[in-house]
Amino acid sequence: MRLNVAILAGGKGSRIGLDKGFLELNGRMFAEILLERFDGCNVVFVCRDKKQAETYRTKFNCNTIIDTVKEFSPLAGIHSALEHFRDYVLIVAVDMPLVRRELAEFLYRKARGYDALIPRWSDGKLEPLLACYSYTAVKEIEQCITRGVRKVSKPFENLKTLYYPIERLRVFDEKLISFVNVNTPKDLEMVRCLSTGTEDL
Ligand SMILES: Nc1nc2c(ncn2[C@@H]2O[C@H](COP(=O)(O)OP(=O)(O)OP(=O)(O)O)[C@@H](O)[C@H]2O)c(=O)[nH]1
Repeated sequence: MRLNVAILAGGKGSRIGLDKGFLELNGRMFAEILLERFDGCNVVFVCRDKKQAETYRTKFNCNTIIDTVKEFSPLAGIHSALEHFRDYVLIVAVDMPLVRRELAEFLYRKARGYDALIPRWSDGKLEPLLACYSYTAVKEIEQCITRGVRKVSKPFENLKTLYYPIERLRVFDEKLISFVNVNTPKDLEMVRCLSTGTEDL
C-alpha cells in the first residue's frame, strides 16, 4: 500500500540536546531508519523552519514541508501535513525509530471512514504521534490553532475519531515497541537495547 507518511521532526529535542532525527541506532540516524522503513511510501519530513528543512534535504535526500504555524506544537505539523497531502496521512514522530511498518499500514487502512484514528492504551493514554488523520479534520485543527489550543488530541474530541485499543496491535508488534519514543539519553539506551535482536532494525 502506498501510504502518505509525515514524519514530525520540528521539535527542539531539548531534553536530549540534539535534533532527534540525527540520533543514532546501530550506526544509522533515526531519520534514515524511518525513510527506509517507509520505503515506497509518499514520505515528507515536517520541519520547524526553512533552515531545518534544508539540512534534512541535504543530509537525507528527502522531501520536506514546514509547520504552518511557527513554534506552536506538533498540531501545527499535523496541519501542515494534511494541507500537503489533502488526504489521509500517517503521522510518525521522528523519535519513534522502532515503529513497525505492518502496524503503521494497519492503522492507515483502519482509519478509512474516520476523521482520525488514534491508538489508545487501556489506561486511556493516547498516542497521537503514531496515528492516522484525515483531511476532513483540517478545519477543526485550524480552529484549535486559532484559539491557541496546543494539545494534539484536542481537535479530535469533536470529530469522528476511532480510539483504537493498542493491545489489539500486538498481532503486528508483540512488544508494542513501535510506541517507544526517545526523549532522554536513558530512553536512547533503552531503544538500543530493545533493537538488539529485533528483525529489520
Ligand atoms: N513539525 C513539528 N514537530 C514537532 C513540534 N514539536 C514537537 N515535534 C515533534 O514531535 C515529536 C515529539 O516531540 P517532543 O518530544 O514532545 O518534543 P521535542 O521538542 O522534540 O523534545 P523536547 O524539547 O525534549 O521536549 C518529535 O518527533 C518532535 O520532533 C513542532 O512544533 N513541529
